[in-house]
Amino acid sequence: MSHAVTICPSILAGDFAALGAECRALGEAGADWIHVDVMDGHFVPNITFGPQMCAALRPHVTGVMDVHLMIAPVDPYIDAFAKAGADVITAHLEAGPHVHRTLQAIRGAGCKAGLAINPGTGIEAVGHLLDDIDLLCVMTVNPGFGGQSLIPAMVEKVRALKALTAGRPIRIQVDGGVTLRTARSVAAAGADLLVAGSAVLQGGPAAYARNIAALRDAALGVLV
Ligand SMILES: O=C(CO)[C@@H](O)[C@H](O)COP(=O)(O)O
Ligand SMILES: [Fe+2]
Repeated sequence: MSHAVTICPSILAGDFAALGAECRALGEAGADWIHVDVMDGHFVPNITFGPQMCAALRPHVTGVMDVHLMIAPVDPYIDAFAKAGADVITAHLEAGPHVHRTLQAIRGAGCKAGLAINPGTGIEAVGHLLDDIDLLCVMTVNPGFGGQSLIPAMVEKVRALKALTAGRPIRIQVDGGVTLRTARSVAAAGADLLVAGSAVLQGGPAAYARNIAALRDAALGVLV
C-alpha cells in the first residue's frame, strides 16, 4: 500500500564549500529533514564532518537535523553531536559491542535514537533493541559513499523490519541508492523516511524542489 514518505536529503551530495547555503536551499525546497553523514575513515573508508560542522550548520537547518554517525567508537562523541544541535543521532549496530548503551546515551543526551544496520547484518540482531530506538535506518548500500546503487535484496529486509516493528513508534528509514526508480519499492515495503543524496541534489539548488516533489510522487506510485 502506498503512503506519504518524508524525504531526507543528504548533504553529502552537496557543495562542501557552501553547506550552510545548501541546507537553506533544501529547507526552502520543502525538505523537512536534513541528513548529515558523519564518516571517520575508520568505520567507513571516507572522512566527512564532525560536531563542529553540525554546530555551524544548525542555524541553517529549519527542520530536523538527522545525524548519521558512521564512526567507531561512538559513545565519546554523542554529547558533542547533541550539543551541536542534532535532533536524531543514528549509530551503527556494527560500530561496537555495546550498542544498547549507545542508544540509551543518545536518548540521555536529549536526542531521538536511531539504529542503522549494514546490508550484511541480519534483522534478528535488532530484536532486543526495539524498546530503545526511535528510528531504524536500513542501509540499502554499504556505507561510506553516496551515489551507489540500491541493493535489491534490501527491499525484503525493509518489509521484514516493518513487520518486526509493527505497533511500535519506530520509523523506518532507508539510506542509499534512493532514486525515482527505487523509491516506490522501498516505500511500498514500509519505509517512512527516504534518505536521498544524489537524487535530490543533482541539478543544483534550482532543481531541489522539483527533485523532492518527484521523489515523493515516485514513492506514492505516481508516474513521474
Ligand atoms: O550514509 C550514506 C552513505 O554511507 C548515505 O546517506 C548517502 O549519502 C546517500 O547518498 P545517495 O545514495 O542517495 O547518493
Ligand atoms: Fe546516511
